Amino acid sequence: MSPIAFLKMHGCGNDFVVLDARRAPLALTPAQVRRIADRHRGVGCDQLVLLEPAADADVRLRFLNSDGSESGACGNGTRCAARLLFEEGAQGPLSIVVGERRLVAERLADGRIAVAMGEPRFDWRQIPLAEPCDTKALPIAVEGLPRPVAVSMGNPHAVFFVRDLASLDVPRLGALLERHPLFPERANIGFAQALAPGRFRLRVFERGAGLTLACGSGACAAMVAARRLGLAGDTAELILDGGTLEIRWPGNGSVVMIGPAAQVFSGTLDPELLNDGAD
Ligand SMILES: N[C@H](CCC[C@H](N)C(=O)O)C(=O)O
Repeated sequence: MSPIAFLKMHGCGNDFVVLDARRAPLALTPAQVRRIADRHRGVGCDQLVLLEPAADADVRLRFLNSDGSESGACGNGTRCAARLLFEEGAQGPLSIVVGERRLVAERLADGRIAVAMGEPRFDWRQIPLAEPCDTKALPIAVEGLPRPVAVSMGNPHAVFFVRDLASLDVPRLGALLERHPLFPERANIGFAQALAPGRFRLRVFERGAGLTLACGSGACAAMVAARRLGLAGDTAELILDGGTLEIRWPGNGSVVMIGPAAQVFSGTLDPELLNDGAD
């Protein structure tokens, strides 16, 4: 196998190895994904972003978590891929296919990227959950935390609204909850604290990647959950460890996520890295 070119990019510190498979297909095993994502023996990233050809769109995207699992959404990764196409000369709006969803991306005058992430889903089957539930208050009781809200943005999220985020051991709680039996496909676990009307602090323990510096679909899920609880209006600022995302949702239609996307460096993956060996 010849060396494979990649780009290293991030959105608010959520970092990606971006691989362009638009001209030649790229099939990676979960073990190869884990090796590329490994921060000591590989390049290191939270997720891989694969660009693939799309018959009736500008690009199809696939997202592979650092544990090798695949996700149906990645907001920060979508902004990075959109920035790549804009840098190649594409004019907006870009049509981007992710799984069954068709997203739309634009570059704003201030350089941020806006992505219409599609409609949030609330039915327990669409999250998905293992049993019928009120998705505004899941039957999960953990260490005095209020019941979480479940939202799908194409990937499953459970959002806890807490009074003092700084006091929570997010890595420990997230690891507990990611694999809760109520989540047959696991879940991304968000912890949000209202700071002021329309401003929330958010930390997300991501499915298949752990605590990341930012989670775009998690920011969408948290804003939508807040609005469902009457804690937010049509726009909110989500302040994550790695930066701030602006989320807009008028209560129906697509959720719009606005934020930065940065390119860090380019390189090539040595074929040796992809040799199927021990993890
Ligand atoms: N861990 C997520 C995928 C990446 C989401 C996150 N990086 C984002 O920006 O939305 C999942 O398995 O659903």
